[in-house]
Amino acid sequence: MIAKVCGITTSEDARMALDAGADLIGFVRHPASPRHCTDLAGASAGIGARGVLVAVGDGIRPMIDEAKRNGLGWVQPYLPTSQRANAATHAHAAGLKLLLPWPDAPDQPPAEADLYVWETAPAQTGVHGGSGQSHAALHPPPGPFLLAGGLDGGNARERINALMQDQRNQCRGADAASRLEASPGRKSPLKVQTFTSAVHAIPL
Ligand SMILES: O=C(O)c1ccccc1NCC(=O)[C@H](O)[C@H](O)COP(=O)(O)O
Repeated sequence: MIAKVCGITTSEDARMALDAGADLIGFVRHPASPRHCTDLAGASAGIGARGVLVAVGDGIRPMIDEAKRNGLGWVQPYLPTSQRANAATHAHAAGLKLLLPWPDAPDQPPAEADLYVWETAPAQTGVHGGSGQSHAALHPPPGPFLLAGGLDGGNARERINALMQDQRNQCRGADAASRLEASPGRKSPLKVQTFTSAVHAIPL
C-alpha cells in the first residue's frame, strides 16, 4: 500500500522520508499549523512527482501555481465545499494529480479526484488536516483513498483492517503527520521508517 508522510518542513526530513521509502511526501502551507513549511522551495528541492502541496485557502489556482513552481506532482487543497467540484479539472489541466481531503462528515457533495484523503473532520478536531485524532469511518469518500487521522506504524494495519469490507476495497494506503514527529514540525526517523514499513506490508 501507499505510505504518505505529511507535514515535512525541511530538506533533511524530506530526504530522510524518501530514504525510508515514503511514496508521497506532503508539504503543508498553512501558517496556523505546527507543520507549516516556511521554505517550500528549499524543503522540496529535488522531490518532484512524489511531492504533494498541502494548502488551505480560497481558490485552487494559487495552490496549483505554487505546486508547479516547485516541481511537485500533486496538490491537496483544503477548499470550501462549493469549490471542490472543479478542482480535478484545474489540477489535471496543469499536469497535476489531485489528492482531495475528505473529512469523515455527512452530506458532502461528490467531487472528482485521483485519490482522496479520508481524514478526521475539522468539526471534531477544530483544525484543518493533521490532528493526531482518529475518526469513526462513517462517511467514506466516493473513490479510492488514503486513510488518515492519528495513524502511525503501530496502528495503521489494525485501523485499515477494521474498515468495512467495501471501504477496505477502496483503501490504497495511509497518510500520517503528527504521530510521526520528534518535535512539532520535525519528523522522527524511527517513527517514519516504522510507518512506511508497516504500510508497505499491508496487502492491497
Ligand atoms: O498536518 C497539518 O497540520 C495540516 C494542516 C493543514 C492542512 C492539512 C494538514 N495535514 C494534512 C494531512 O494530510 C495529514 O497528514 C492528515 O490529515 C493526518 O494527520 P494526522 O492525524 O496528524 O496524522
